[in-house]
Amino acid sequence: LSNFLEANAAMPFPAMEVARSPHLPCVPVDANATDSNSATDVLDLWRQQKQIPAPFVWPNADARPSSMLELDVPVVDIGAALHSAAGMGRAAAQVAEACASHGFFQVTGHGVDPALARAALDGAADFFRLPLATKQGARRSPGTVEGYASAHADRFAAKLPWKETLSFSHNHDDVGARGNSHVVVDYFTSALGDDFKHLGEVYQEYCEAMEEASLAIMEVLGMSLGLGRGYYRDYFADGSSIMRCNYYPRCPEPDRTLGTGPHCDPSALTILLQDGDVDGLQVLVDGAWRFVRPKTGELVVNIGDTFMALSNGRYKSCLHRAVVHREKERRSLAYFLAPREDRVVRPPPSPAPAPRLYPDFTWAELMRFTQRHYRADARTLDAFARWLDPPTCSKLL
Ligand SMILES: C=C1C[C@]23C[C@@]1(O)CC[C@H]2[C@]1(C)CCC[C@@](C)(C(=O)O)[C@H]1[C@@H]3C(=O)O
Ligand SMILES: O=C(O)CCC(=O)C(=O)O
Ligand SMILES: [Fe+2]
Repeated sequence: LSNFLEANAAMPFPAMEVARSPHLPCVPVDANATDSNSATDVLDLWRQQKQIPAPFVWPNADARPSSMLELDVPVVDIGAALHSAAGMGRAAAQVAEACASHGFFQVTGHGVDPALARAALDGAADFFRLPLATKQGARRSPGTVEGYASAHADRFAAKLPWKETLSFSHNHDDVGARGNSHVVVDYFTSALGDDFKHLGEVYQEYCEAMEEASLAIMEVLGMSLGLGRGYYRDYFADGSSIMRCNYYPRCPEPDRTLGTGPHCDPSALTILLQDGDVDGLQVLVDGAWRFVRPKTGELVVNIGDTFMALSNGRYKSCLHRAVVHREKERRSLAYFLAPREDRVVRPPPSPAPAPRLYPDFTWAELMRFTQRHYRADARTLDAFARWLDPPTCSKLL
């Protein structure tokens, strides 16, 4: 399939590009999917019936039902937590309750300048309006996470997400990033050219603000698990994080597709900034998909698989997705905090000998698994554990 939505730019919504390249060497789970729709058939179907192309149609179980229910998430004041014992006590209790159940909470007092958040969201809007050729100049290389992607059509043959993404690394060392790191600026100028230096500077500053907010949240998580403020702050101080800009175009059949399919984040912690008042994020709680609606000035935080393993399953990495709309496009910025690539992910020694739920692993191994072998979904960590240490017949007998 190639550029078939671009060929319909006249349609009443912004075109979205799908440029297909050969499958990755280690073909992901869609290996058995066949690209049966020729571009011509799909084009005709699209023109006549304005039906979204088959590769974008998701099974009912994934795409429906959508409720108008809202998830009641606690609003944690990170600023108060860092500046008073009482504030820390309250914040630790709030995150303990949220993370032991659905793993989602909102944060205020995070210190991120609203003007910087606005600049990062506007920068994403500007980037995704660029001509396809410019965006493709930064396209994601197979097996890596950095770069521009459209519907992941270069990776998957079915259940394509109705989104474009731009992802880049923010590896932060532990000597304090503010002002002396330029890893993000360098990515933008090398991948897109010197004209994008300013955009790179905006995201460099945004990523550093996200890093500081995530380490502050780690202090609260450490206290909530009785490990002290420094335990996880030190563990993630030299982390290798990923920034991802999501763009969800308007869609003529929003109930038949998804912006991002049901999944648990493989990373440790996600900080999500949603643009404006366009809902999209839903979390599966008590059998229903519940919105976590954007609230001005608040960031949405969720635990990922790597933190669930670090806590030996005490804190939950939960299933969530992003729905799309007929009349509204949507943008979100996701900052995925991850450990340094070679750091071993292992829960702290516990007084009560508890059975280990997951094997030791490194973030490098989990990243490689999701980028080359497995499409992250609801069971990534279990599939990863089997991939790391496949049960042999002798063990099963
Ligand atoms: C480690 C990662 C893989 C994905 C990006 C991320 O950094 C964290 C979230 C993951 C993802 C968004 C989960 C849903 C499926 C996915 C393929 C996507 O829709 O983008 C995942 C990302 C990926 O690029 O593999
Ligand atoms: O865009 C959203 O609201 C959620 C995106 C998400 O879950 C992700 O990129 O991992
Ligand atoms: Fe996610």
